[in-house]
Amino acid sequence: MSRKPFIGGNWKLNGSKKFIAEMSKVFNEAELDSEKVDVCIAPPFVYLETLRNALRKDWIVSAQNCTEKPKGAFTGEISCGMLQDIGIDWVILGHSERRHIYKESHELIGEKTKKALENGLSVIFCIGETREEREKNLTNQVLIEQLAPIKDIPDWTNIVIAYEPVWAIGTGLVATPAQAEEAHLFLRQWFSENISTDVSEKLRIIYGGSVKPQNSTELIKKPNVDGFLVGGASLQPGFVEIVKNVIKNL
Ligand SMILES: O=C(CO)COP(=O)(O)O
Repeated sequence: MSRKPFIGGNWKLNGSKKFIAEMSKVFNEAELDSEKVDVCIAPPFVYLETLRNALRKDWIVSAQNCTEKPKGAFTGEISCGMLQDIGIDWVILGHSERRHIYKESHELIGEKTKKALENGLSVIFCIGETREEREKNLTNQVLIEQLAPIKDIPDWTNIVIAYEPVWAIGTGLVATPAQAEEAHLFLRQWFSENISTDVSEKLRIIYGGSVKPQNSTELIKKPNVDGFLVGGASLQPGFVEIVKNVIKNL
């Protein structure tokens, strides 16, 4: 595989200063060839700097969200510029929990993504269908609808696509390697037909949804699965095993 694997740990609403100290120790002591993969941890906003200072420098630290607004009267929001000001240059956007719990629309997520990229941030852009949508055979249509607002992005270098079927998130119901590959292949073809073959070949499409050390090897063996966005298992020392399993399969 010519694409460099990307393995992200999305801590969601979890963590504390104590937890960061403990996990950083585990992560920092892990012997792995980080040149071969991009590894990223996304803690809650208030811990970005604490984690950045504690974590090995060959791993990325990412935010879990940001606003498209540059500044002003937007209580509770965090701007792209603020992230960069504290040395953070990656952000997760469009996570299904933002889409479904906080009702962020496709358009808003598209706007945030464009602003983040314009401001020099790199983006992990999440898409994925609900169980109901899958059962109605709407998976591909939903993915296209979620991608539509970012179709006119001029440069795809700084974006990673995370395919996260909602029914597999936090449920223990992992997509089978075949189901993941089917969706990733569909996405790659969509990029080839709608953006360019060059973008399609270079773009990293990672899988998220109940990834664990035990299922990571079979998933990463699939040719169009370029890594993972891990939730629950990134809060465990076993996250290192997932990274190692990816490296072993290079
Ligand atoms: O939402 C996810 C990562 O962003 C996946 O979460 P789980 O790995 O806990 O299913």
